[in-house]
Amino acid sequence: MHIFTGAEIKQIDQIAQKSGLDVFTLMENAGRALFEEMKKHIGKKDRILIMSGKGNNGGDGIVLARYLQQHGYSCELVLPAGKPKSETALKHFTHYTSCGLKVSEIQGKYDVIVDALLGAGATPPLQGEIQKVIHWANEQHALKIAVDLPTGVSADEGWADEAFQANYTYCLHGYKPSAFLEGSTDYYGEKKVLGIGLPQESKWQVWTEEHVKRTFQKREQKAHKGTFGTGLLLAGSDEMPGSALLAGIGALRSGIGKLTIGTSRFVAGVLAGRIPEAMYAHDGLQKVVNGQVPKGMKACAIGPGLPNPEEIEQALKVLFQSDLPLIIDAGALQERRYPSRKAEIILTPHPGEFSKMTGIPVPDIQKNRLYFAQKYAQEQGVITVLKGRNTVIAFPDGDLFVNETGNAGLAKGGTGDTLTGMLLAFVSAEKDIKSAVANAVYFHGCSADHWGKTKAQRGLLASDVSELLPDIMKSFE
Ligand SMILES: NC(=O)C1=CN([C@@H]2O[C@H](COP(=O)(O)OP(=O)(O)OC[C@H]3O[C@@H](n4cnc5c(N)ncnc54)[C@H](O)[C@@H]3O)[C@@H](O)[C@H]2O)[C@H](O)CC1
Ligand SMILES: [K+]
Repeated sequence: MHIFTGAEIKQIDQIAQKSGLDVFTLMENAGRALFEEMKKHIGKKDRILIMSGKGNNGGDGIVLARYLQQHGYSCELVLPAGKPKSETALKHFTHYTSCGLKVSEIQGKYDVIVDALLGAGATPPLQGEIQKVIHWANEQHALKIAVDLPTGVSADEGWADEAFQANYTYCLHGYKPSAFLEGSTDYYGEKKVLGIGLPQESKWQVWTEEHVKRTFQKREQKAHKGTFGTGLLLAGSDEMPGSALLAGIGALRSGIGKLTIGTSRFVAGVLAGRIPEAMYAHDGLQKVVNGQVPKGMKACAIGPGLPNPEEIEQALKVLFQSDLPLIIDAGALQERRYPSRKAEIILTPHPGEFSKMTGIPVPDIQKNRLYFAQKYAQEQGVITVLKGRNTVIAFPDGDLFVNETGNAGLAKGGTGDTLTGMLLAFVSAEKDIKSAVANAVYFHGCSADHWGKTKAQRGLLASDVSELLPDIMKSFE
């Protein structure tokens, strides 16, 4: 499931045109695909309204109206902004009328309302007739279907004034970024991608169940505890001992072979009874500062529950020189430049931390989080896991995954620590770093979704996320 910006779609259309696949054909394909999909949700007795705009999104609506009427559905086409302006939509409109099909006026009640007013080429806020008709449509009790994206939503940014409140949005060829951004995602309703005959893929995609099934490795039966490597977790302080506990359990429940927790003597004392499976490096952070990185480690996570920025900075200087993949979280996330090194650096900020790291205000980040995560990942050469609803995982080579699992139950202190522990385990054990990171994020969200099936989201604890992991991972093994 790929994600394309409005500009990319335009470019793809131009390439298609040059290679002989004209927009008229793409529009025909779009209308037919919409018809095939819609048939699953409508009946012949339903009164269907199709609202078409003047651009190509409107053209898709015109083709859909033809298919519906020619197959015996009760469908009326309206053009609230007037006749098509786009050359291709106008051609399809001419074909529509030459088939003896009519244009109607909005009148009475409808069972189904289709929004083909504006698509990827429009810039909100809405104006004129379009604004009025969207306001009217939102007040109707009908099944609401948007073509490509809900009118009033921008393709690439997460904001909207008043937009079409869809039950379903059928995205053509691929998703647009706004399908995953606060301020617009809720207008989409349930979303689905429909193919229209274009071959292009994107470096941005949704990390789906299929990806996890394809990449999540079965635990080898001949494995021993050394097979998966030892993870070093530098976390927890006398004031925040719980962070080390949550991250440690997250790592162990995710299958880490051996875990060394570098923490204060006091925290190690508290944790020893709760996580007897781990080894402890007393004053581990200080030891790293002094150049004593425990030997034989496969990866290192640093940050949860660490309060002292100077000490962290010194420890990072030492760790950057090691060949360990590094997961940097919470207290260790600051504005800094990252060195180029062989092993990966994975940062796991929430929007507030990302704002601290970049100086970009949180609302701007949220409006455009795919873009900003990718920009940061590429400029700094680090894997950026920008957390929150629809976590974005951006890689230095431009690849980007959006994770859709998880719910508001995760909006609670400690769940980030759990994820850091999970990442430490997955990065230590899995061969491919991209799927290791994405699968950890996916399973973290799945735990919350599993909990939400039978229990109130608000009652979820970070420790529950870890506890549910074995059940979740079982279905992928
Ligand atoms: N490759 C594909 O995915 C294809 C998708 N198709 C469809 O085409 C649209 C994009 O079409 P485009 O003509 O570029 O733009 P729109 O239809 O979204 O709108 C242009 C139209 O809207 C007016 N307008 C712009 N902003 C506003 C506003 N704020 N208020 C009111 N009116 C506005 C503008 O003046 C123009 O008249 C894509 O989404 C798909 O649905 C193709 O069918 C095939 C290839
Ligand atoms: K639309």
